[in-house]
Amino acid sequence: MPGRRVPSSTARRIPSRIWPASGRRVALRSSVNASCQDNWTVPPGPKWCGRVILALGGMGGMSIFTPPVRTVTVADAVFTAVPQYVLGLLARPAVPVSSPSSPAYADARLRAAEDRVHARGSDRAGIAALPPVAGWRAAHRAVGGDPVRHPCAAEALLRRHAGGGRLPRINSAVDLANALSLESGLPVASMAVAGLDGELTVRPATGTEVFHPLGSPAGTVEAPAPGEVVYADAAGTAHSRHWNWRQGDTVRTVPGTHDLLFTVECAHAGGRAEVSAALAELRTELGPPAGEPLLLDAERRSAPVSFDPLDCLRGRIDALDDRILALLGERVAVVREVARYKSDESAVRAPARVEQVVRRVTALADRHGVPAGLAERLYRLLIEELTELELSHLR
Ligand SMILES: C=C(O[C@@H]1C=C(C(=O)O)C=C[C@H]1O)C(=O)O
Repeated sequence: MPGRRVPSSTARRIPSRIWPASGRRVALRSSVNASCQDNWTVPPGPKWCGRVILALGGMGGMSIFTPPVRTVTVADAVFTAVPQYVLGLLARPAVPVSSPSSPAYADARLRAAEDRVHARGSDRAGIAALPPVAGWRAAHRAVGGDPVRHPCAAEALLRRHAGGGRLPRINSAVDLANALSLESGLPVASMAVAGLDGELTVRPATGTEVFHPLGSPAGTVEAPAPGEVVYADAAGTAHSRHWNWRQGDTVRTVPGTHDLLFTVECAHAGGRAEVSAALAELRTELGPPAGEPLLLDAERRSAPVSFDPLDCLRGRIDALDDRILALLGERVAVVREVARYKSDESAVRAPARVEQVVRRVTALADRHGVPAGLAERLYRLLIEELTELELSHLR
């Protein structure tokens, strides 16, 4: 994304000591984070100033500087092995993560999800037969993995408490992700993006990656085996083992306020709608400024994900406009049909019908939080234009 600027919200997060208030725009390629190909806006000051910021930002897990856009990619090799794989992404800047899970909704939601699984009473075989879980078992085999030793995160979660137990409560974000995972049978994860160095790729490990197990003492490292699917960043840190079986410590979600990337994945055919539904649910629960969910699949293998609140909200506006325009197109088509049943101008103009439509929509507007005046003006303009369209059919 050449020419992209660091939004002011990011600038505000940087201590004024190294990021003075007024900025000067220069093109700078990160020497630390080779994958970060953006041009950044850096503040005035000595030439080394911007490099210090980028160098600090490049220290995985210790970042004071979270670049607002992360490119997420699924490697071709993953789709070659599992063509139906879908990786759903949801960016939510500045999530207030609390522990214990409070406000209690995440805990209550997790409890309800647990109760439903208990009521269903699935044993191991029943869990393995769930379409999402069966899909993951097949996917692991397709990439040379062992789904019995390293089940997908959802299967592991379902197994852990299927007998009637409760999952440990971690914090509001993780508990919410776990609740959604139990409900959907899909792996749902929360990643702290500050722990990522540059872009994130789901790909087979080369054998050179370093993985820090969750909750392990500092300095504990594991090396994923070559070919094992991992979430890896540009610096070669693996943030997962065996696809989504375990998450790494560097991106773990801890209490505080953090930019979080939520992932929901499926490996079974037809799972796309389930991934979308889970992401929509997450977006509702997390509230604004959660971004518009994004799906990576065999057709679209890479996408930038912004953690700038303004970008997130604009992404949502664009997605809403898509839906509004699609509905508007349907309405225009129906009005064209109506025109076929009218034979003169007064029938086309139908002033009584116009007033009826305007009255109805202004009353509805209120229910949807739309100012009545806005709805009235919009509809009068729309009807005026469509009436002209109808008249043109008549002529
Ligand atoms: C579609 C009709 O005709 C015209 C277009 C209208 C609309 O867009 O809602 C309403 C009244 C007419 O001006 C109709 O008669 O229903």
